[in-house]
Amino acid sequence: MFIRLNCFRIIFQRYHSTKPTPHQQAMMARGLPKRTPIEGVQHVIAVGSGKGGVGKSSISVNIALALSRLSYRVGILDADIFGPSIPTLLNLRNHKATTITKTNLIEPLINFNLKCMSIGFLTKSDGAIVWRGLMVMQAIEKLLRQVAWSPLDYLIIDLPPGTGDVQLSIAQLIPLSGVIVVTTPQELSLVDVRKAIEMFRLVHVPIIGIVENFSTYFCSKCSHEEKIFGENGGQLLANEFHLNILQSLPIDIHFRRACDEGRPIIQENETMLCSKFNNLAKQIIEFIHTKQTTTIE
Ligand SMILES: Nc1ncnc2c1ncn2[C@@H]1O[C@H](COP(=O)(O)OP(=O)(O)OP(=O)(O)O)[C@@H](O)[C@H]1O
Repeated sequence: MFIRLNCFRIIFQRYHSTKPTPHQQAMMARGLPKRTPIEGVQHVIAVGSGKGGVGKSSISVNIALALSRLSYRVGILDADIFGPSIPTLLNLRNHKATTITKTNLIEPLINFNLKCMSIGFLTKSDGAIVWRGLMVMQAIEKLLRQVAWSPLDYLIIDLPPGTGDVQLSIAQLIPLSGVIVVTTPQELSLVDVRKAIEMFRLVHVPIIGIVENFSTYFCSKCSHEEKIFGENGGQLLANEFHLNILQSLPIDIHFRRACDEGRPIIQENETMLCSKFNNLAKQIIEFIHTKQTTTIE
């Protein structure tokens, strides 16, 4: 399995300098390992971006809660081994996953009605994790397969930044119903996010659409609007790859504060961000429904 993933990775890295030839594409198709679903989990949605710090984790948590508020059974997996944020965002910092089921699976922690798992719940302290690639892959496999996720309608996976081993492995190990790509309007972000979109396309992961975060800022004193990270970046990306912008989220001080305090902002009903996350959940459901209908026909 790891040899096949490695071959694929080398070919993908070459892709960044030159597009794959038909021969390389055929090799990649042959090299794809068979994806095995996670038992008892109906849909897996990844939230990714080539870029770090664009809001993937904060957005993942609120998508998960929005789906849960629609009465779906939802879990969230923090796939960021080196910088897990989900424990903080879900107010589970310093909590550990210590219960093992009769079938030898790790019980996920539960907060806000979400089943949650993160490497942060399995390691001893907040200290830095210094692991080589193979250990990271083993940890990812464990988080996917050895956690008592079942039964779930949706598992949201918060991907780490970049287009490396973890993203590729997840895309190759399990069938993903779709991925939400997060970017900021800034060119610096777009460069990395383009690579992520290309990677998802190469491994045949359906892209649900783009969320543009930090799209604008309104001064809390005078309501003056400033486009701090630039303008139309998300739309340019969407046009380039024929994707939809699902939502544009402003820089919001309450959102930032809520994240730090482990309070998902979606709980604050009647706010603009709350309705944006509710709409995002509906867009995900619609995407999956449309995909299923087209597959059946
Ligand atoms: N729309 C927003 N308004 C204000 N602050 C935000 C917004 N979105 C995210 N943040 C803040 O930006 C920071 C980065 O967000 P987050 O950790 O979710 O990004 P990330 O892409 O998951 O980062 P990493 O790549 O490091 O995992 C956090 O402090 C978060 O609270």
